[in-house]
Amino acid sequence: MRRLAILGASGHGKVIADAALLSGWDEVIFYDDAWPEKEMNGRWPIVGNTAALLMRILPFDGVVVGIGNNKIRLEKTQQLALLDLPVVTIVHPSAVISPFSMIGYGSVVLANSVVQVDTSVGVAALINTSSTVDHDCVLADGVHICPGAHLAGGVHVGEKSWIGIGSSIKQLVNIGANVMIGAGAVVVTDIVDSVTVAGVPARILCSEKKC
Ligand SMILES: CC(=O)SCCNC(=O)CCNC(=O)[C@H](O)C(C)(C)COP(=O)(O)OP(=O)(O)OC[C@H]1O[C@@H](n2cnc3c(N)ncnc32)[C@H](O)[C@@H]1OP(=O)(O)O
Repeated sequence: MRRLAILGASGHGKVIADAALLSGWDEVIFYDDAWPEKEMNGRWPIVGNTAALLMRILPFDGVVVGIGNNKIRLEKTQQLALLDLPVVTIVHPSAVISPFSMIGYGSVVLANSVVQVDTSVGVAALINTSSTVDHDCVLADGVHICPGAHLAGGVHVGEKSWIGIGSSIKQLVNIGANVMIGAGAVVVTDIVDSVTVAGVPARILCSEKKC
């Protein structure tokens, strides 16, 4: 009997629960700071808040952070790992991951996604439904590749960047840290840190200095 704890009782958490049960976990329990006001996440119980998780009042065999915000997900994952909790990676059984790629701890790889050969994915990354990350890509910690996004070969993505739903990134493009790529964008040039880009081809909508 293998029990998975998920921190973050959200819709995204439910997707992780579903993938976990399909990939061999027997039971899922949630933790969320909205507990005890909130007691269920869909069909799954919320059994405590972050403090209860850290105290391990209920036993569990693995833990993963189910929070969509890249910064918070990464920070919480690193905190759990520092405290020696058994942070795991969840991979949906329909995902295809090259044995010659690397996936960091606390990452989640969802249904029908593909991670190709010689690609490296950092800690607490999220490879969402039906996205593809082709050969020789480097994804830093806390990155989110949204559903249906496609990265060609040799793309680099900096820490905590968000690659929006249905976007496409040309081969060998470097995307900085804390970047937001808009839904449906086509990125054909390098993108500096901390900007939001959108459109075809993608242009800067907003930067840290001016929105
Ligand atoms: C399982 C899941 O649900 S995973 C979640 C997946 N979701 C995503 O990937 C969402 C990605 N987010 C987006 O695309 C957002 O629209 C962003 C981040 C690009 C911009 O959001 P905001 O900063 O709130 O911008 P806002 O909505 O105010 O729009 C500003 C302008 O940009 C335009 N714009 C916004 N998004 C896009 C886009 N994706 N492509 C082209 N233009 C866009 C708007 O039409 C608007 O133009 P206007 O000034 O001429 O009216």
